[in-house]
Amino acid sequence: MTTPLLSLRGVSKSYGQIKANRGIDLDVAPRSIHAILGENGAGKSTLMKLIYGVEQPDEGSLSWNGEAMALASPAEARRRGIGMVFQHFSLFETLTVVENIQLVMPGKKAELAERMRSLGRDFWLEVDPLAHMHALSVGERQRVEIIRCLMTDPKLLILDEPTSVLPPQAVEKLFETLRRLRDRGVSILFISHKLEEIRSLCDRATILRAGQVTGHVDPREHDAHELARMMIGRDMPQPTPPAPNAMGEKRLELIGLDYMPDDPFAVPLSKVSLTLRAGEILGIAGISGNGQSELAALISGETRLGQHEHDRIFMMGRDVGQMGAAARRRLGFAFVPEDRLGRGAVPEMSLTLNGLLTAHPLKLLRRGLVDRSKAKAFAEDCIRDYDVRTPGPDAEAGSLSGGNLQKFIVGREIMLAPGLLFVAQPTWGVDIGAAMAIRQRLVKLRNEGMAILVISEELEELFELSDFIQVLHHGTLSPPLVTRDTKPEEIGRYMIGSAPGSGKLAS
Ligand SMILES: Nc1ncnc2c1ncn2[C@@H]1O[C@H](COP(=O)(O)OP(=O)(O)OP(=O)(O)O)[C@@H](O)[C@H]1O
Repeated sequence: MTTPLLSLRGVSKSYGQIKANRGIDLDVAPRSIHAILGENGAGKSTLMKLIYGVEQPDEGSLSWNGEAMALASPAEARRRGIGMVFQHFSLFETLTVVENIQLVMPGKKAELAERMRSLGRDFWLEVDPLAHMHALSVGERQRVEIIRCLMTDPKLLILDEPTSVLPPQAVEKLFETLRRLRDRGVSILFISHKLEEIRSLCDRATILRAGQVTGHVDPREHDAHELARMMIGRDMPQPTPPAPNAMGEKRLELIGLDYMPDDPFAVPLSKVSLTLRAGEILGIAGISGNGQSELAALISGETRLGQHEHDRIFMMGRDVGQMGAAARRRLGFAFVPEDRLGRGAVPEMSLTLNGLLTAHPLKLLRRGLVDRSKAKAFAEDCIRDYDVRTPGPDAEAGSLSGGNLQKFIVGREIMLAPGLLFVAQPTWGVDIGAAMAIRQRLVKLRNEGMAILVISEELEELFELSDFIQVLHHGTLSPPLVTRDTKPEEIGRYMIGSAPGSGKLAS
Protein backbone atom coordinates (compact mmCIF):
# COMPACT_ATOMS: atom_id res chain seq x y z
CA MET A 1 0.00 0.00 0.00
CA THR A 2 1.25 3.50 -0.77
CA THR A 3 2.05 5.64 2.26
CA PRO A 4 -0.89 7.96 2.96
CA LEU A 5 -0.25 11.65 2.48
CA LEU A 6 -1.94 12.37 5.79
CA SER A 7 -2.74 9.96 8.63
CA LEU A 8 -4.62 10.54 11.86
CA ARG A 9 -4.60 8.01 14.65
CA GLY A 10 -6.81 8.13 17.72
CA VAL A 11 -7.38 11.87 17.43
CA SER A 12 -9.72 13.41 20.03
CA LYS A 13 -10.80 16.96 20.77
CA SER A 14 -13.24 18.20 23.41
CA TYR A 15 -14.77 21.59 24.05
CA GLY A 16 -15.63 21.49 27.75
CA GLN A 17 -18.07 18.61 28.14
CA ILE A 18 -18.55 18.18 24.38
CA LYS A 19 -16.45 15.51 22.73
CA ALA A 20 -16.37 16.94 19.22
CA ASN A 21 -13.92 14.29 17.88
CA ARG A 22 -13.36 10.90 19.51
CA GLY A 23 -10.53 8.56 18.57
CA ILE A 24 -10.56 9.45 14.87
CA ASP A 25 -8.50 7.32 12.48
CA LEU A 26 -8.24 8.71 8.96
CA ASP A 27 -5.91 8.11 6.01
CA VAL A 28 -5.88 10.50 3.07
CA ALA A 29 -4.23 8.89 0.06
CA PRO A 30 -2.08 10.85 -2.39
CA ARG A 31 -4.07 11.98 -5.47
CA SER A 32 -7.49 11.41 -3.97
CA ILE A 33 -10.66 13.39 -3.45
CA HIS A 34 -11.82 12.36 -0.02
CA ALA A 35 -15.24 13.33 1.34
CA ILE A 36 -16.00 13.89 5.01
CA LEU A 37 -19.67 13.21 5.67
CA GLY A 38 -21.78 13.64 8.75
CA GLU A 39 -24.81 15.24 10.32
CA ASN A 40 -24.72 18.74 11.74
CA GLY A 41 -22.50 18.71 14.78
CA ALA A 42 -20.91 15.37 13.86
CA GLY A 43 -17.48 16.99 14.16
CA LYS A 44 -16.43 17.67 10.55
CA SER A 45 -15.31 21.28 11.00
CA THR A 46 -13.49 20.42 14.22
CA LEU A 47 -11.57 17.71 12.40
CA MET A 48 -10.60 20.11 9.61
CA LYS A 49 -9.45 22.67 12.19
CA LEU A 50 -7.13 20.05 13.68
CA ILE A 51 -5.71 19.21 10.26
CA TYR A 52 -5.21 22.89 9.39
CA GLY A 53 -3.58 23.72 12.73
CA VAL A 54 -6.34 26.07 13.92
CA GLU A 55 -6.84 23.78 16.94
CA GLN A 56 -4.65 21.12 18.49
CA PRO A 57 -5.84 17.61 19.42
CA ASP A 58 -6.18 16.62 23.09
CA GLU A 59 -5.05 13.11 22.20
CA GLY A 60 -3.81 11.18 19.18
CA SER A 61 -1.28 11.85 16.46
CA LEU A 62 -0.96 13.16 12.91
CA SER A 63 1.57 12.08 10.34
CA TRP A 64 2.48 13.55 6.96
CA ASN A 65 4.04 11.28 4.34
CA GLY A 66 4.68 8.77 7.11
CA GLU A 67 6.42 11.22 9.47
CA ALA A 68 4.97 12.44 12.75
CA MET A 69 3.68 16.01 12.55
CA ALA A 70 2.36 18.50 15.12
CA LEU A 71 0.80 21.72 13.86
CA ALA A 72 0.85 24.72 16.14
CA SER A 73 -0.82 27.11 13.68
CA PRO A 74 -2.33 27.44 10.20
CA ALA A 75 0.90 29.14 9.08
CA GLU A 76 2.75 25.96 9.93
CA ALA A 77 0.15 23.85 8.13
CA ARG A 78 0.60 26.02 5.04
CA ARG A 79 4.37 25.61 5.21
CA ARG A 80 3.87 21.84 5.20
CA GLY A 81 1.63 22.07 2.14
CA ILE A 82 -1.89 22.11 3.60
CA GLY A 83 -4.29 24.77 2.29
CA MET A 84 -7.87 25.51 3.27
CA VAL A 85 -10.67 27.29 1.41
CA PHE A 86 -13.24 28.54 3.90
CA GLN A 87 -16.97 28.83 3.37
CA HIS A 88 -16.90 32.51 4.28
CA PHE A 89 -14.39 34.33 2.16
CA SER A 90 -11.88 36.67 3.67
CA LEU A 91 -11.30 39.09 0.81
CA PHE A 92 -11.25 42.88 0.79
CA GLU A 93 -14.04 44.35 -1.34
CA THR A 94 -12.34 47.61 -2.22
CA LEU A 95 -9.10 46.04 -3.45
CA THR A 96 -8.41 44.34 -6.74
CA VAL A 97 -7.94 40.60 -7.00
CA VAL A 98 -4.15 40.81 -7.25
CA GLU A 99 -3.98 43.30 -4.37
CA ASN A 100 -5.83 40.76 -2.24
CA ILE A 101 -3.28 38.13 -3.20
CA GLN A 102 -0.44 40.53 -2.44
CA LEU A 103 -1.66 40.79 1.16
CA VAL A 104 -0.64 37.18 1.78
CA MET A 105 2.07 36.57 -0.83
CA PRO A 106 5.34 38.36 -1.39
CA GLY A 107 5.99 39.55 -4.94
CA LYS A 108 5.45 42.36 -7.44
CA LYS A 109 1.93 42.95 -8.69
CA ALA A 110 2.75 42.19 -12.33
CA GLU A 111 4.47 38.90 -11.43
CA LEU A 112 1.67 37.80 -9.15
CA ALA A 113 -0.90 38.69 -11.81
CA GLU A 114 1.00 36.59 -14.33
CA ARG A 115 1.18 33.61 -11.96
CA MET A 116 -2.53 33.96 -11.31
CA ARG A 117 -3.28 33.94 -15.03
CA SER A 118 -1.19 30.86 -15.58
CA LEU A 119 -2.79 28.98 -12.65
CA GLY A 120 -6.14 30.13 -14.00
CA ARG A 121 -5.40 28.62 -17.41
CA ASP A 122 -4.09 25.36 -15.95
CA PHE A 123 -6.94 24.78 -13.55
CA TRP A 124 -9.96 26.44 -15.12
CA LEU A 125 -9.92 29.24 -12.64
CA GLU A 126 -10.20 32.29 -14.86
CA VAL A 127 -10.47 35.58 -13.01
CA ASP A 128 -9.19 38.97 -14.11
CA PRO A 129 -6.39 39.83 -11.63
CA LEU A 130 -7.07 43.55 -12.08
CA ALA A 131 -10.83 43.37 -11.42
CA HIS A 132 -12.15 44.87 -8.20
CA MET A 133 -13.33 42.30 -5.70
CA HIS A 134 -16.79 43.86 -5.34
CA ALA A 135 -17.47 43.40 -9.04
CA LEU A 136 -17.01 39.63 -8.89
CA SER A 137 -19.68 36.95 -8.58
CA VAL A 138 -19.58 34.46 -5.71
CA GLY A 139 -18.16 31.81 -8.03
CA GLU A 140 -15.34 34.15 -9.08
CA ARG A 141 -14.57 35.04 -5.47
CA GLN A 142 -14.29 31.39 -4.64
CA ARG A 143 -11.87 30.99 -7.54
CA VAL A 144 -9.73 33.78 -6.07
CA GLU A 145 -9.68 31.94 -2.72
CA ILE A 146 -8.64 28.73 -4.45
CA ILE A 147 -5.93 30.48 -6.48
CA ARG A 148 -4.66 32.12 -3.31
CA CYS A 149 -4.26 28.65 -1.78
CA LEU A 150 -2.70 27.20 -4.93
CA MET A 151 -0.03 29.89 -4.99
CA THR A 152 1.49 28.24 -1.92
CA ASP A 153 1.71 24.97 -3.88
CA PRO A 154 -0.28 22.78 -1.49
CA LYS A 155 -0.27 18.98 -1.45
CA LEU A 156 -3.57 18.86 0.42
CA LEU A 157 -6.47 21.24 -0.09
CA ILE A 158 -9.39 21.35 2.34
CA LEU A 159 -12.74 22.69 1.13
CA ASP A 160 -15.53 23.26 3.66
CA GLU A 161 -18.95 23.04 1.95
CA PRO A 162 -17.66 24.81 -1.17
CA THR A 163 -20.76 24.26 -3.26
CA SER A 164 -23.27 25.74 -0.83
CA VAL A 165 -22.36 29.22 -2.06
CA LEU A 166 -22.38 28.39 -5.77
CA PRO A 167 -25.09 28.55 -8.41
CA PRO A 168 -25.69 25.18 -10.13
CA GLN A 169 -23.77 26.15 -13.28
CA ALA A 170 -20.62 26.88 -11.27
CA VAL A 171 -20.61 23.59 -9.37
CA GLU A 172 -19.60 21.45 -12.35
CA LYS A 173 -16.86 23.91 -13.22
CA LEU A 174 -15.49 23.71 -9.67
CA PHE A 175 -15.52 19.92 -9.91
CA GLU A 176 -13.51 20.06 -13.13
CA THR A 177 -10.94 22.19 -11.32
CA LEU A 178 -10.77 19.77 -8.41
CA ARG A 179 -10.36 16.76 -10.71
CA ARG A 180 -7.51 18.50 -12.52
CA LEU A 181 -5.82 19.29 -9.23
CA ARG A 182 -6.12 15.67 -8.20
CA ASP A 183 -4.67 14.52 -11.51
CA ARG A 184 -1.69 16.83 -10.96
CA GLY A 185 -1.02 15.29 -7.55
CA VAL A 186 -3.02 17.36 -5.04
CA SER A 187 -5.25 15.53 -2.57
CA ILE A 188 -8.52 17.12 -1.58
CA LEU A 189 -10.61 16.87 1.57
CA PHE A 190 -14.14 17.80 0.70
CA ILE A 191 -16.91 18.50 3.22
CA SER A 192 -20.44 18.52 1.85
CA HIS A 193 -23.97 17.57 2.79
CA LYS A 194 -24.90 16.90 -0.82
CA LEU A 195 -24.63 13.17 -1.31
CA GLU A 196 -25.08 13.17 -5.08
CA GLU A 197 -22.21 15.62 -5.43
CA ILE A 198 -20.00 13.42 -3.30
CA ARG A 199 -20.86 10.38 -5.41
CA SER A 200 -19.96 12.19 -8.63
CA LEU A 201 -16.71 13.74 -7.37
CA CYS A 202 -15.08 11.78 -4.57
CA ASP A 203 -13.22 8.48 -4.65
CA ARG A 204 -13.24 7.94 -0.88
CA ALA A 205 -15.47 8.99 1.99
CA THR A 206 -15.20 8.92 5.76
CA ILE A 207 -18.43 9.10 7.70
CA LEU A 208 -18.68 10.68 11.13
CA ARG A 209 -21.48 10.33 13.63
CA ALA A 210 -21.40 12.06 17.03
CA GLY A 211 -17.66 12.68 16.79
CA GLN A 212 -16.69 9.13 15.84
CA VAL A 213 -15.85 7.47 12.53
CA THR A 214 -18.66 5.10 11.52
CA GLY A 215 -17.21 4.03 8.19
CA HIS A 216 -14.70 4.47 5.39
CA VAL A 217 -16.32 3.75 2.00
CA ASP A 218 -16.01 4.32 -1.73
CA PRO A 219 -19.00 6.65 -2.26
CA ARG A 220 -19.41 5.54 -5.88
CA GLU A 221 -20.40 2.09 -4.64
CA HIS A 222 -23.27 3.25 -2.42
CA ASP A 223 -26.42 5.14 -3.35
CA ALA A 224 -27.44 8.33 -1.60
CA HIS A 225 -29.91 6.45 0.65
CA GLU A 226 -27.23 4.11 1.93
CA LEU A 227 -24.86 6.96 2.60
CA ALA A 228 -27.61 8.83 4.43
CA ARG A 229 -28.32 5.79 6.56
CA MET A 230 -24.67 5.52 7.56
CA MET A 231 -24.69 9.18 8.45
CA ILE A 232 -27.85 9.43 10.49
CA GLY A 233 -28.11 5.82 11.64
CA ARG A 234 -31.63 5.30 10.27
CA ASP A 235 -33.65 5.67 7.05
CA MET A 236 -34.51 9.06 5.62
CA PRO A 237 -38.04 10.33 6.23
CA GLN A 238 -40.26 10.66 3.15
CA PRO A 239 -41.42 14.11 1.96
CA THR A 240 -44.90 15.25 3.01
CA PRO A 241 -47.13 15.91 -0.01
CA PRO A 242 -48.87 19.29 -0.03
CA ALA A 243 -52.65 19.23 0.44
CA PRO A 244 -54.80 20.88 -2.25
CA ASN A 245 -55.46 24.44 -1.17
CA ALA A 246 -58.48 26.70 -1.43
CA MET A 247 -57.61 30.28 -2.32
CA GLY A 248 -56.77 31.99 0.97
CA GLU A 249 -56.60 35.70 1.77
CA LYS A 250 -53.61 37.77 0.68
CA ARG A 251 -50.93 37.89 3.37
CA LEU A 252 -48.16 39.56 1.36
CA GLU A 253 -48.37 41.68 -1.74
CA LEU A 254 -45.70 43.67 -3.54
CA ILE A 255 -46.94 45.95 -6.30
CA GLY A 256 -44.48 47.37 -8.84
CA LEU A 257 -41.83 47.88 -6.17
CA ASP A 258 -38.84 49.94 -7.33
CA TYR A 259 -35.84 50.45 -5.10
CA MET A 260 -32.67 52.42 -5.70
CA PRO A 261 -30.15 51.65 -2.93
CA ASP A 262 -27.65 54.22 -1.62
CA ASP A 263 -24.90 51.61 -1.51
CA PRO A 264 -23.21 51.53 -4.95
CA PHE A 265 -22.50 47.78 -4.55
CA ALA A 266 -26.15 46.89 -3.85
CA VAL A 267 -28.59 45.76 -6.55
CA PRO A 268 -31.47 48.11 -7.53
CA LEU A 269 -34.90 46.48 -7.79
CA SER A 270 -37.26 47.27 -10.59
CA LYS A 271 -41.04 46.75 -10.72
CA VAL A 272 -41.07 43.76 -8.39
CA SER A 273 -44.55 42.29 -7.95
CA LEU A 274 -45.74 39.21 -6.09
CA THR A 275 -48.77 37.92 -4.25
CA LEU A 276 -48.72 35.33 -1.49
CA ARG A 277 -51.90 33.95 0.05
CA ALA A 278 -52.70 31.96 3.18
CA GLY A 279 -51.99 28.25 2.61
CA GLU A 280 -49.37 28.82 -0.08
CA ILE A 281 -45.62 28.54 -0.36
CA LEU A 282 -44.03 30.90 -2.85
CA GLY A 283 -40.40 30.22 -3.76
CA ILE A 284 -38.00 32.88 -5.01
CA ALA A 285 -35.30 31.27 -7.12
CA GLY A 286 -32.18 32.92 -8.47
CA ILE A 287 -28.45 33.12 -8.14
CA SER A 288 -27.44 35.11 -5.07
CA GLY A 289 -26.39 38.67 -5.75
CA ASN A 290 -29.37 39.34 -8.02
CA GLY A 291 -31.22 41.43 -5.45
CA GLN A 292 -32.09 38.76 -2.88
CA SER A 293 -30.67 40.63 0.11
CA GLU A 294 -32.19 43.94 -0.99
CA LEU A 295 -35.61 42.31 -1.45
CA ALA A 296 -35.31 40.50 1.89
CA ALA A 297 -34.48 43.76 3.69
CA LEU A 298 -37.49 45.53 2.12
CA ILE A 299 -39.85 42.73 3.14
CA SER A 300 -38.45 42.31 6.66
CA GLY A 301 -38.59 46.06 7.33
CA GLU A 302 -34.85 46.43 7.77
CA THR A 303 -35.05 48.80 4.79
CA ARG A 304 -38.05 51.13 4.79
CA LEU A 305 -39.49 52.93 1.80
CA GLY A 306 -39.28 56.72 1.48
CA GLN A 307 -42.01 58.96 2.89
CA HIS A 308 -43.76 59.45 -0.40
CA GLU A 309 -43.79 55.85 -1.53
CA HIS A 310 -47.15 54.33 -0.78
CA ASP A 311 -49.06 51.19 -1.74
CA ARG A 312 -46.05 49.11 -2.69
CA ILE A 313 -45.75 46.57 0.15
CA PHE A 314 -48.80 45.11 1.87
CA MET A 315 -48.83 42.63 4.75
CA MET A 316 -52.11 41.22 6.06
CA GLY A 317 -53.79 43.90 3.94
CA ARG A 318 -51.89 46.83 5.54
CA ASP A 319 -49.52 49.17 3.70
CA VAL A 320 -46.30 48.44 5.61
CA GLY A 321 -43.70 50.14 3.37
CA GLN A 322 -42.76 52.66 6.04
CA MET A 323 -43.09 50.37 9.05
CA GLY A 324 -40.02 49.06 10.84
CA ALA A 325 -39.25 45.41 11.49
CA ALA A 326 -40.84 45.28 14.95
CA ALA A 327 -44.13 46.79 13.72
CA ARG A 328 -44.29 44.24 10.91
CA ARG A 329 -43.69 41.42 13.37
CA ARG A 330 -46.62 42.70 15.45
CA LEU A 331 -48.86 42.15 12.42
CA GLY A 332 -47.94 38.45 12.45
CA PHE A 333 -44.82 38.40 10.33
CA ALA A 334 -41.77 36.26 11.17
CA PHE A 335 -38.44 36.12 9.42
CA VAL A 336 -35.44 33.77 9.22
CA PRO A 337 -32.56 35.75 7.71
CA GLU A 338 -29.89 34.20 5.56
CA ASP A 339 -27.06 35.51 7.73
CA ARG A 340 -27.70 33.46 10.85
CA LEU A 341 -24.81 34.71 12.98
CA GLY A 342 -25.08 38.36 11.96
CA ARG A 343 -28.80 39.00 11.89
CA GLY A 344 -30.39 35.78 13.12
CA ALA A 345 -28.62 35.35 16.44
CA VAL A 346 -26.16 36.96 18.83
CA PRO A 347 -23.26 34.48 19.14
CA GLU A 348 -22.16 35.52 22.65
CA MET A 349 -25.65 35.13 24.11
CA SER A 350 -27.25 31.92 25.39
CA LEU A 351 -29.93 30.15 23.38
CA THR A 352 -32.47 31.25 26.00
CA LEU A 353 -31.66 34.92 25.35
CA ASN A 354 -31.50 34.35 21.61
CA GLY A 355 -34.99 32.88 21.85
CA LEU A 356 -36.18 36.06 23.53
CA LEU A 357 -34.87 38.24 20.70
CA THR A 358 -37.97 37.61 18.63
CA ALA A 359 -40.17 35.42 20.85
CA HIS A 360 -40.69 37.91 23.71
CA PRO A 361 -44.29 38.58 22.62
CA LEU A 362 -45.10 35.00 23.68
CA LYS A 363 -45.40 36.32 27.26
CA LEU A 364 -41.76 35.62 28.06
CA LEU A 365 -41.52 39.00 29.79
CA ARG A 366 -43.27 39.94 33.05
CA ARG A 367 -43.63 43.62 33.91
CA GLY A 368 -40.83 44.42 31.49
CA LEU A 369 -38.46 41.84 33.01
CA VAL A 370 -37.45 38.51 31.55
CA ASP A 371 -39.47 35.61 32.96
CA ARG A 372 -36.45 33.30 33.20
CA SER A 373 -38.27 30.03 33.62
CA LYS A 374 -40.63 30.69 30.70
CA ALA A 375 -37.81 31.89 28.46
CA LYS A 376 -35.80 28.80 29.29
CA ALA A 377 -38.78 26.53 28.66
CA PHE A 378 -39.27 28.17 25.26
CA ALA A 379 -35.64 27.48 24.30
CA GLU A 380 -35.93 23.90 25.60
CA ASP A 381 -39.06 23.29 23.49
CA CYS A 382 -37.30 24.64 20.43
CA ILE A 383 -34.22 22.47 21.07
CA ARG A 384 -36.39 19.36 21.47
CA ASP A 385 -38.82 19.95 18.60
CA TYR A 386 -36.18 20.96 16.09
CA ASP A 387 -33.57 18.39 17.13
CA VAL A 388 -30.97 21.03 17.97
CA ARG A 389 -27.85 19.17 19.16
CA THR A 390 -26.54 21.18 22.10
CA PRO A 391 -25.99 20.60 25.83
CA GLY A 392 -28.97 22.87 26.64
CA PRO A 393 -30.54 26.33 26.62
CA ASP A 394 -27.61 27.92 28.46
CA ALA A 395 -25.16 27.13 25.63
CA GLU A 396 -23.93 30.18 23.73
CA ALA A 397 -25.33 30.42 20.20
CA GLY A 398 -21.78 30.77 18.84
CA SER A 399 -20.77 27.36 20.21
CA LEU A 400 -23.35 25.48 18.11
CA SER A 401 -22.36 23.93 14.80
CA GLY A 402 -23.66 25.95 11.84
CA GLY A 403 -26.48 23.58 10.97
CA ASN A 404 -27.69 23.29 14.55
CA LEU A 405 -27.90 27.05 14.95
CA GLN A 406 -29.92 27.26 11.74
CA LYS A 407 -32.35 24.66 13.14
CA PHE A 408 -32.73 26.72 16.32
CA ILE A 409 -33.48 29.95 14.43
CA VAL A 410 -35.95 28.31 12.05
CA GLY A 411 -37.65 26.64 15.05
CA ARG A 412 -37.83 29.89 17.02
CA GLU A 413 -39.57 31.72 14.19
CA ILE A 414 -42.03 28.90 13.45
CA MET A 415 -42.95 28.69 17.14
CA LEU A 416 -44.22 32.28 16.90
CA ALA A 417 -47.06 30.82 14.79
CA PRO A 418 -46.94 33.74 12.34
CA GLY A 419 -49.54 34.35 9.64
CA LEU A 420 -46.71 35.10 7.24
CA LEU A 421 -43.31 33.40 7.48
CA PHE A 422 -40.36 34.47 5.38
CA VAL A 423 -37.38 32.09 5.31
CA ALA A 424 -34.16 32.85 3.46
CA GLN A 425 -32.13 29.72 2.61
CA PRO A 426 -34.08 27.45 5.00
CA THR A 427 -31.66 24.53 4.93
CA TRP A 428 -28.34 26.23 4.27
CA GLY A 429 -25.64 24.08 5.89
CA VAL A 430 -28.25 21.78 7.43
CA ASP A 431 -27.67 18.04 7.00
CA ILE A 432 -30.05 16.03 4.84
CA GLY A 433 -32.02 14.45 7.70
CA ALA A 434 -32.62 17.80 9.37
CA ALA A 435 -33.24 19.52 6.02
CA MET A 436 -36.00 17.04 5.28
CA ALA A 437 -37.50 17.63 8.73
CA ILE A 438 -37.50 21.42 8.19
CA ARG A 439 -39.14 21.09 4.76
CA GLN A 440 -41.77 18.72 6.13
CA ARG A 441 -42.54 21.21 8.85
CA LEU A 442 -42.95 24.03 6.33
CA VAL A 443 -45.32 21.97 4.16
CA LYS A 444 -47.38 21.02 7.22
CA LEU A 445 -47.68 24.67 8.25
CA ARG A 446 -48.73 25.59 4.73
CA ASN A 447 -51.38 22.86 4.86
CA GLU A 448 -52.61 24.45 8.09
CA GLY A 449 -52.96 27.84 6.41
CA MET A 450 -49.68 29.67 6.96
CA ALA A 451 -48.37 31.82 4.07
CA ILE A 452 -44.70 31.07 3.50
CA LEU A 453 -42.16 32.89 1.36
CA VAL A 454 -38.91 31.04 0.71
CA ILE A 455 -35.77 32.40 -0.92
CA SER A 456 -33.41 29.62 -1.89
CA GLU A 457 -30.58 29.00 -4.29
CA GLU A 458 -31.37 25.31 -4.31
CA LEU A 459 -33.79 24.58 -7.10
CA GLU A 460 -34.51 21.08 -5.87
CA GLU A 461 -35.60 22.50 -2.55
CA LEU A 462 -37.93 25.01 -4.22
CA PHE A 463 -39.45 22.31 -6.39
CA GLU A 464 -40.11 20.19 -3.34
CA LEU A 465 -41.66 23.01 -1.31
CA SER A 466 -43.29 25.64 -3.45
CA ASP A 467 -46.71 26.01 -5.03
CA PHE A 468 -45.34 28.80 -7.20
CA ILE A 469 -41.85 29.90 -8.16
CA GLN A 470 -40.67 33.34 -9.26
CA VAL A 471 -37.13 34.00 -10.38
CA LEU A 472 -35.08 37.02 -9.39
CA HIS A 473 -32.58 38.16 -11.99
CA HIS A 474 -30.77 41.52 -12.05
CA GLY A 475 -33.30 43.02 -9.65
CA THR A 476 -36.39 42.03 -11.62
CA LEU A 477 -38.79 39.25 -10.73
CA SER A 478 -40.27 36.85 -13.28
CA PRO A 479 -44.02 36.19 -13.31
CA PRO A 480 -45.14 33.37 -11.01
CA LEU A 481 -44.82 29.88 -12.48
CA VAL A 482 -46.92 26.98 -11.25
CA THR A 483 -44.33 24.59 -9.88
CA ARG A 484 -45.99 21.31 -10.85
CA ASP A 485 -46.33 22.46 -14.50
CA THR A 486 -42.79 23.84 -14.80
CA LYS A 487 -39.48 22.16 -15.52
CA PRO A 488 -36.24 23.05 -13.74
CA GLU A 489 -34.62 24.02 -17.08
CA GLU A 490 -37.32 26.65 -17.49
CA ILE A 491 -36.41 28.20 -14.16
CA GLY A 492 -32.73 27.85 -15.12
CA ARG A 493 -33.35 30.01 -18.21
CA TYR A 494 -34.95 32.74 -16.11
CA MET A 495 -32.03 32.47 -13.69
CA ILE A 496 -29.49 33.39 -16.30
CA GLY A 497 -31.80 35.92 -17.95
CA SER A 498 -32.32 34.17 -21.27
CA ALA A 499 -35.70 34.31 -23.05
CA PRO A 500 -38.48 32.58 -21.09
CA GLY A 501 -39.91 29.32 -22.42
CA SER A 502 -43.39 27.97 -22.09
CA GLY A 503 -43.52 27.58 -18.28
CA LYS A 504 -47.13 27.78 -17.26
CA LEU A 505 -47.90 31.12 -15.71
CA ALA A 506 -50.07 31.21 -12.62
CA SER A 507 -53.37 32.92 -13.25
N1 LIG B 1 -15.64 26.55 19.89
C1 LIG B 1 -16.52 25.64 20.35
N2 LIG B 1 -16.97 25.69 21.63
C2 LIG B 1 -17.84 24.78 22.11
N3 LIG B 1 -18.36 23.76 21.36
C3 LIG B 1 -17.95 23.67 20.07
C4 LIG B 1 -17.03 24.59 19.50
N4 LIG B 1 -16.81 24.25 18.20
C5 LIG B 1 -17.58 23.15 17.97
N5 LIG B 1 -18.26 22.80 19.11
C6 LIG B 1 -19.16 21.63 19.26
O1 LIG B 1 -18.50 20.49 18.75
C7 LIG B 1 -19.43 19.64 18.05
C8 LIG B 1 -18.93 19.41 16.63
O2 LIG B 1 -19.05 20.63 15.89
P1 LIG B 1 -18.54 20.82 14.39
O3 LIG B 1 -18.68 22.28 14.06
O4 LIG B 1 -17.21 20.18 14.25
O5 LIG B 1 -19.63 19.98 13.58
P2 LIG B 1 -19.89 19.86 12.01
O6 LIG B 1 -19.96 18.40 11.72
O7 LIG B 1 -18.90 20.66 11.26
O8 LIG B 1 -21.34 20.48 11.88
P3 LIG B 1 -22.09 21.35 10.68
O9 LIG B 1 -22.39 20.39 9.59
O10 LIG B 1 -23.35 21.82 11.34
O11 LIG B 1 -21.14 22.46 10.32
C9 LIG B 1 -20.78 20.33 18.12
O12 LIG B 1 -21.51 19.77 19.20
C10 LIG B 1 -20.43 21.78 18.42
O13 LIG B 1 -21.48 22.40 19.13
